[in-house]
Amino acid sequence: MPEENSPKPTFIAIVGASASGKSLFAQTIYDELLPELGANSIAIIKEDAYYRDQTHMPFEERVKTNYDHPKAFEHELLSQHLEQLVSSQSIECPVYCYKNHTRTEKSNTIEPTKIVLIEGIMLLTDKNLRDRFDIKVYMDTPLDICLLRRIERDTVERDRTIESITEQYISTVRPMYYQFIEPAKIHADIVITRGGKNRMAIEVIKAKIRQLSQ
Ligand SMILES: Nc1ncnc2c1ncn2[C@@H]1O[C@H](COP(=O)(O)OP(=O)(O)O)[C@@H](O)[C@H]1O
Ligand SMILES: Nc1ccn([C@@H]2O[C@H](COP(=O)(O)O)[C@@H](O)[C@H]2O)c(=O)n1
Repeated sequence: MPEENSPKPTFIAIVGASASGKSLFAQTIYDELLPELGANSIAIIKEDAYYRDQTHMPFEERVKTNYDHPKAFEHELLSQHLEQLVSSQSIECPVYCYKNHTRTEKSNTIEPTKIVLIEGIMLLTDKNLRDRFDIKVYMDTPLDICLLRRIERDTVERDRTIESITEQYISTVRPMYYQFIEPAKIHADIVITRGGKNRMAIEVIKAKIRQLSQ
């Protein structure tokens, strides 16, 4: 049941190139604030969870999708879910599988909280979505560093070969970064250098969240 008179949640978007440190940054803030604020106060949503469902397509077709284009995401569903949180309703957040390139049958229930961290590459490209965010943070990590981190992460965590990472990087990841992600930096309120371990940046965002949580 929606709770009446609960204040609108603060939506904090964390954007930037793939492997720029968005997840690490968001997760670090979440993990460090959770004991202080409690699970009813802070939540994380990943834009990647909203990659379109492709279970109807054969695997050989799924690998060909351009995952670095805004249209690869079901932003309408993400936007609807943010609206539900504003209305104090819980959401069923999809669970995505990078190995199979589609959603799983599972979902995660996310309850309404005062603070919601939302992280992903294309969050600022869609005006409807962008306008929902109260604070917009851009991770400005050099692209060569992102590539090195992506190679390490995707071989270990996403079941990718060096060949597939290289091919995808040249055909879509790098050109789409210049077409969509980097130009959206203009919409950011805060630009963060050095990736997900920038301690001062983590502390500044935590301090702002503490203030908003009072
Ligand atoms: N400042 C940093 N120093 C070292 N490793 C980092 C740093 N920031 C991120 N990483 C690592 O780089 C990889 C990509 O970071 P991740 O947070 O998954 O990026 P994104 O969510 O932007 O794709 C992860 O393995 C993460 O642990
Ligand atoms: N099936 C998929 C779906 C997405 N990707 C890549 O993920 C990147 C976005 O996620 P980050 O955690 O790295 O921000 C994006 O660059 C896609 O290329 C994929 O490889 N396969």
